[in-house]
Amino acid sequence: MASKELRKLVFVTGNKHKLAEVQAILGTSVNLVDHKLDVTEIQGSTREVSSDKCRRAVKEINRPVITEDTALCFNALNGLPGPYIKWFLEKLGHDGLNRMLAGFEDKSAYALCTFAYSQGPDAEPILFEGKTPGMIVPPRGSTGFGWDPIFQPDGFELTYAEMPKDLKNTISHRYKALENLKEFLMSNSDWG
Ligand SMILES: O=c1nc[nH]c2c1ncn2[C@H]1C[C@H](O)[C@@H](COP(=O)(O)OP(=O)(O)OP(=O)(O)O)O1
Ligand SMILES: [Mg+2]
Repeated sequence: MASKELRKLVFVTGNKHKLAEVQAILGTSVNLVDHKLDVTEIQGSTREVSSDKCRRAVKEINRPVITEDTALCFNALNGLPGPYIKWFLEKLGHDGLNRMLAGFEDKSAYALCTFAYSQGPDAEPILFEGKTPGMIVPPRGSTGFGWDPIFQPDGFELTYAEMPKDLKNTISHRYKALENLKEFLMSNSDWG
């Protein structure tokens, strides 16, 4: 019997940095096939946005897929920008995101990653979350990936952007969510 770890799983994303991290974190434990597609994203809670994204993706692909949605949540703003961070980052940049918190003492935030797995167009997506708490800081480090330069995880003096990739990939929101997804894949024989 083929080992279930080796079955193909399609990761639908339009973000190459995300894909690279997911591949690095999963290694050979899952046979990941990437599919570049920018899926329409609705408004709602992180769970609603993630489920809907996965439903749209699985309708396109017609086989088991995973999608991932990342939120950056400012505690002073009761969780906003959350799933809308992409548009805030695009319009305001790193400095603007810092300035959003200028009127607040509390600079704490958390990165929240939600993977969604769906077995097929008629199946309800299953969600796997991972959360890393930290602080919003003036940008430091390389500017390769999104808001990495302005997020300093708790317990570290380095922003995500200043960390070696293999450190980020053992403490990140994405790593934690993938631990949960992996556990599910390994313990469920009927996926894929
Ligand atoms: O670890 C991360 N470190 C820094 N920035 C990050 C990270 N992970 C996502 N990001 C950015 C990308 C996008 O600006 C927003 C999430 O939006 P999100 O919709 O999940 O990503 P996306 O549209 O780029 O790719 P996808 O096609 O998978 O939806 O935060
Ligand atoms: Mg997106």
